Amino acid sequence: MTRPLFVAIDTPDLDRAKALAAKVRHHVGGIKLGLEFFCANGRSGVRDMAALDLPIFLDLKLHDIPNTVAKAVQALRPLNPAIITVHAAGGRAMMEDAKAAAPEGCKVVGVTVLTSLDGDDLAAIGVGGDPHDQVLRLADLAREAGIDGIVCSGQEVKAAKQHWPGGFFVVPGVRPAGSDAGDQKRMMTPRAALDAGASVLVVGRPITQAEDPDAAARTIEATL
Ligand SMILES: O=c1ccn([C@@H]2O[C@H](COP(=O)(O)O)[C@@H](O)[C@H]2O)c(=O)[nH]1
Repeated sequence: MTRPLFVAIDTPDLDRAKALAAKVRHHVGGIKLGLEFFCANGRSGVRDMAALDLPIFLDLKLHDIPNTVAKAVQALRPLNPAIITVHAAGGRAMMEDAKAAAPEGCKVVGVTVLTSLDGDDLAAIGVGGDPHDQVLRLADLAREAGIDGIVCSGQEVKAAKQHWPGGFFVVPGVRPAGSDAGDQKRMMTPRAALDAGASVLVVGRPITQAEDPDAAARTIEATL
């Protein structure tokens, strides 16, 4: 990835997505399309976005039995994504099968603990320990499964990278100082997350909801 900053284009509106991507394209290394965009626009929407000639990160966070996830990844192959996500909690076999089904050169990364969750949220779903321990546990499982890396917050990436020096680390929950957290609970600034070892920084609303998305992306890029 030449530029570490990926913009999360979370909107169901294809024209708005295209306009946002066109505005920020010179300051980002790629476009992240997630569930909101994909459920509204499907594969044809992804193809339209790919026409902008930036790497596409398909953040669909697949999580099902191994056969179903492998078939879903196979169905995404023609879109030639640069990165796709699966939930690491889906288990080793699921991650192995996702990697085997992914297109050549596509990085498969495992979501560990969503950046919108804190320790209390983990306890509420029956996961003991804090997010840090759970991220490292799932990072080990992802590495053993042979996928390329993980998604974690900036707060865990340094320790995760020490565990897995060759791993690829996607970090969302990235907020420039003073910007609105929204629903994110484990956050870091772009510069700090990069210094801690992030391979890719995912930034959505601080760019897409800004009055001037181009200026917002340029300002973040200048700190990297
Ligand atoms: O743990 C995770 C995994 C994925 N995401 C996704 O990243 C963006 C973040 O958007 P912001 O507007 O910058 O909060 C969004 O698409 C999430 O689905 C995440 O936030 N945390």
